[in-house]
Amino acid sequence: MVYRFQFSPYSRPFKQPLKTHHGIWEKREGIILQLTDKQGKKGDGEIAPLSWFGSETLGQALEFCQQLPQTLTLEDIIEIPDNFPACQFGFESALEENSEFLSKLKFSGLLPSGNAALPVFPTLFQQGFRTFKWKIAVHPISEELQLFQQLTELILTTINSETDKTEWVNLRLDANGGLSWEEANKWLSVCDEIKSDILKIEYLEQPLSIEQFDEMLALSRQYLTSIALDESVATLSQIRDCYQRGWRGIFVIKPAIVGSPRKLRKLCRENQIDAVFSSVFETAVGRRAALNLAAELSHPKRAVGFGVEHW
Ligand SMILES: O=C(O)CCC(=O)C1=CC=C[C@@H](O)[C@@H]1C(=O)O
Ligand SMILES: [Mg+2]
Repeated sequence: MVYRFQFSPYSRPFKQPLKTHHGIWEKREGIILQLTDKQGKKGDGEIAPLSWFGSETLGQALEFCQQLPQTLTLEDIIEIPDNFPACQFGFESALEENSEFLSKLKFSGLLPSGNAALPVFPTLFQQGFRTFKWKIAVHPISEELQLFQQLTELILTTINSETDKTEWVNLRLDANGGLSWEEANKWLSVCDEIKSDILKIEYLEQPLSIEQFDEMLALSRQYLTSIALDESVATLSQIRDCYQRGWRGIFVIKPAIVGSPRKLRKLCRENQIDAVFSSVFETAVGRRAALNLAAELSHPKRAVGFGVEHW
């Protein structure tokens, strides 16, 4: 099979800059590509790098696209090297159809860091979200622990004011690797103290840095609150490595930067991966392909982190 290949870079500012421990992220830049087969059938794909998570940079992806011929074979696509995971995703997903399971997905709403989370929570709750993620390790821990108390009280009040008493909320905390050993222990013991059957702290995401895998494995065995790896498992080789080193907790999988969808399916088929699929704030092109994989590979209890549009 031979495909005509076209591509164009894009740059789109977020409605609100995203503040995390990595810093302030103001716009999403990427590449939209199109593959057209001999019958004229077109497939769109998106290359959405996240270099601070370990993918190739946008510049490297652009250079990769520029050095390609205008007609590609299936082999050219399958042979995209593993150090170009965002390109692997973009090209392969351009050849994939939509999944029929998309409608079964539940979505997680992203709460902004700091006290901005408090006014946003009720709006997202009213929109129907029941899983939320809040960014921590952005402000001093004393401030965030105090805010956490306010946020959990607001969540419980909101649920209890609902007529339908079967309501519940899952809350995820994402530190982006920004906590110290002491702070991670403090957060996990505070989370373990939450004894509620309507509010569950689903997990603490990437409490420590990628280099502190052994420490996170120890924490995962010490506390009731689950731990999810994100930056530590950003690419297929990192997922394999953490799995082989004994991680059986949650894997946050960002399809757009993890690499080849074909290889991801194989990995999830061959191993018991408790996956939470997560956005890299890609456009609708990459989102479609990423949600297809989420619908196919994630456990129905795990809401996908694609809830809030950032444009
Ligand atoms: O996973 C989600 O709920 C939304 C996506 C999300 O939180 C992120 C996307 C991209 C980079 C990060 O800042 C952040 C994350 O760490 O998971
Ligand atoms: Mg994360």
